[in-house]
Amino acid sequence: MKTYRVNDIFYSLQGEGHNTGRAAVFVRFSGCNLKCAFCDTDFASFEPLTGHDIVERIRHHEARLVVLTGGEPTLQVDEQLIDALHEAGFEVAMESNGTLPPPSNLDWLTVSPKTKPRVQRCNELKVLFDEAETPNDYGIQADYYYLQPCDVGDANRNASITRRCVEYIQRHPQWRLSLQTHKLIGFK
Ligand SMILES: C[S@@+](CC[C@H](N)C(=O)[O-])C[C@H]1O[C@@H](n2cnc3c(N)ncnc32)[C@H](O)[C@@H]1O
Ligand SMILES: Nc1nc2[nH]cc(C(=O)O)c2c(=O)[nH]1
Ligand code: SF4
Ligand SMILES: [Mg+2]
Repeated sequence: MKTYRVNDIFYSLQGEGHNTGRAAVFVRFSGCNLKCAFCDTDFASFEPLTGHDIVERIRHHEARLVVLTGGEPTLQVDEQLIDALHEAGFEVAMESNGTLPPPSNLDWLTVSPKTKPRVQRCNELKVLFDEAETPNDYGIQADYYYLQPCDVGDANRNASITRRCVEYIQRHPQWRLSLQTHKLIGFK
């Protein structure tokens, strides 16, 4: 039986982007094909779980939104897993770096590119904003364009990055602000 390497499963609110504030179950897959210096996530450890195991672990939650993230979920998630989540009544969203083709049956795809992506279209593009660089949309078409201040782990620098991000959006209003609201409220 096929297993997926699952780092973590938790119930929270979607903290970022267009679906901010919606109750959601997160399934974090282990492993990534990039090594971003700023990455705020430890996704190394894992438990091997079948698609059936994953559904059984999340189906008792009230929310019917599941966010597949990582690590890089496109390294593992296939259409069969998404079919199983759909059969259990879930709307299926994915957070990806855009370097690999996503499964075709997702309900919502967020791409947060760090290097030239393969994906050309998504529901939301979420570019990390760091004061050192001008944000790059990599030519990706999206329904919504978000800038998210990069968390550098220092409150003063984070405040300065967020201020510059807001000023950038004021000058370039095609972008919207995405804050990591789960961090603001001390949630996962
Ligand atoms: C941990 S990544 C996993 C999904 C995928 N590998 C990706 O990078 O999009 C989930 C989200 O967190 C964002 N992220 C990672 N490190 C961050 C940081 N230090 N500050 C703000 N957002 C961060 C990513 O850009 C992405 O949108
Ligand atoms: N609450 C919450 N919302 C999130 N949205 C995207 C996340 C991620 O790490 O992919 C994330 C996360 O780690 N926590
Ligand atoms: S692509 Fe995503 S999970 Fe991978 S290292 Fe970068 S931010 Fe972290
Ligand atoms: Mg996160």
